[in-house]
Amino acid sequence: MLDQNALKRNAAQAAVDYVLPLLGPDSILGVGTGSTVDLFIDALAPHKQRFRGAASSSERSSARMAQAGIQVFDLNDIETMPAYVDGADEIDSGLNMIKGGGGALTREKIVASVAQQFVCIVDESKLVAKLGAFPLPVEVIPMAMAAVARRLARLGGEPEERKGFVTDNGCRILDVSGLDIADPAALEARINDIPGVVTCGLFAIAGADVALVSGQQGVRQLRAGQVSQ
Ligand SMILES: O=C[C@H](O)[C@H](O)[C@H](O)COP(=O)(O)O
Repeated sequence: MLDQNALKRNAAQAAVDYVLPLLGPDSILGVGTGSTVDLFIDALAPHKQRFRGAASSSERSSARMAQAGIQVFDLNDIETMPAYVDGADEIDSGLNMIKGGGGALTREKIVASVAQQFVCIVDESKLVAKLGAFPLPVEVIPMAMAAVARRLARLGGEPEERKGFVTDNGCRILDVSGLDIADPAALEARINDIPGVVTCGLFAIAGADVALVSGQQGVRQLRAGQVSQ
């Protein structure tokens, strides 16, 4: 019986196998944040001669890549990337996701938007029928915390400040429980429209293109609306 860390490691290795054929000597790869991505960076490092470098979604991943000898580029110097690889806190069969458990959601959404495809790597515990058991992270400009919290409560959520946490952008996080996420893209747009919200952790307007889901039987590849072994 594989434990969760072994499952994450298998997903990370599957992502390396998936992205390497997409990369050439001039390619920049988008890299996300989190414990699964840490394992992806470790598995990617031995292949660093096969591509030019990476764009990172957090100080944490940048530091890990620099230590592994993978060159990290400023996103402003990159026009496009063949792929962006990242984990998720929850993902559904439509490849809509909740992200931001590690607080990197905004930079993740930005870096992902520059890539041609989003490759999501998860262990099977993250695959859900409906999003929302995991509290939705919302990044907020500090002066707007109370105002945004009131608006989120009016949407049916129970926002709680992530105490003592400051994002890489100098902002704060509200973790919102109790939301009914019937239409992830509509709710994403609605929350992102609240003044003071930087972005919310729903990735549904632009979800993943492919998910590599690691389970006891191996790694399954999921595409939106279609499952294959
Ligand atoms: O802000 C963090 C990210 O959205 C992560 O991708 C997400 O929290 C999943 O992280 P992990 O791989 O550690 O479960």
